[in-house]
Amino acid sequence: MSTPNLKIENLRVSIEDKEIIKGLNLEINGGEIHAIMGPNGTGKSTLSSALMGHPKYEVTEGNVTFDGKDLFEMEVDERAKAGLFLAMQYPSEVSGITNADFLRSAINARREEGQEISLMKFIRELDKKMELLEMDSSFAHRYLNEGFSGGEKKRNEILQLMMIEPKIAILDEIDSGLDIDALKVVAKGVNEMRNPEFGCLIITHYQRLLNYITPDKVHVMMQGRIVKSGGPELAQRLEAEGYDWIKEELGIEDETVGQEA
Ligand SMILES: Nc1ncnc2c1ncn2[C@@H]1O[C@H](COP(=O)(O)OP(=O)(O)OP(=O)(O)O)[C@@H](O)[C@H]1O
Repeated sequence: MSTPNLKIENLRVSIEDKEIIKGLNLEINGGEIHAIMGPNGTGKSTLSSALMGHPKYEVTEGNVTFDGKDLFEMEVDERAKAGLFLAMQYPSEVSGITNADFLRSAINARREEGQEISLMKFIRELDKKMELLEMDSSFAHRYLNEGFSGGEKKRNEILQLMMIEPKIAILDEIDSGLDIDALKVVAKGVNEMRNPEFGCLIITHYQRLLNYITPDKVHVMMQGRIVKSGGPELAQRLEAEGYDWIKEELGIEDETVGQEA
C-alpha cells in the first residue's frame, strides 16, 4: 500500500470575490501530524471548507491532489470514500439515525461490495473505541449528535475518525469548547491513530492541545498563506510570545486577510 499523501500547491481561494487564501503550499504524508496555528481571520477554516468542497468557496488557482488524484475533480462523497476525513463532511445532527447505524454505513461506504464489516466485528471495535474515549455505551444508540453537548460532539468526531480509519484527516478546531479532561481524551484518540498509513492536519488556536498531541510539524498561517513552519517548539514559542515576533520578522503590519501585506 502506498503512503497516503495530500499535496496543496499554490492554493488561492476567494469568498464573494474576496481572496482569503493567497497561495498556500502544504504537503501531508502518512505517519505525519501537522498543526496549523494563526491569528483569527487568517483563513484557517476557509482552508478546510475549500478542501471539503463548500460551494461558497471558490478555488481560483492552484492544485490539490489526494494520493495523486485531483481533489477538486472528486465529488465530496468520493473524497470520503477515497479516505479523506473532514469532520464537516459528516452531518451534525440527524434524527432517526443512531450513532452506531451512521458509523457502520460510513465504514461500509469505504469498502467494496461484499467486504462490508460484520456486525460482530463492528460491535467489538465500537465497544473498544468508545471505552478508550471514555464514552458511555448509550451514545451508540442515541440519534446522531442530537442533544449532544459541544464536548460530546467533539468526542464523537474522534470516535468517527477512529472507526472510519481514513488515510488523511483534517481536524478543524477539534479543541474548541473542550474541558481539560475531554481535551486529553480527544488527544488520546488522535495519538492512538498514529501510524504510517494515517496523516493528520490539526487546525488549532491554542498550543494547549499540542501539549498532548506532539505534532511533527507546526505551520503558522497569516494573511492567507503559511508564513513559517517548524517543529513543536514553534507552537511553544507562539503560546509564550504570541504572533508579534513573526509579524516583525516578516515585516507584516496587519494580520487581517482582507488587507494586503
Ligand atoms: N462565508 C463567508 N462569507 C464571507 N466572508 C467569509 C466567509 N467565511 C469566511 N469569511 C471571511 O474570511 C476570513 C477568514 O475566515 P476563516 O474563518 O477562514 O479564518 P480563521 O483563520 O479560521 O479564523 P478564526 O481563527 O477566527 O477561526 C475572515 O475575514 C472571514 O470573515
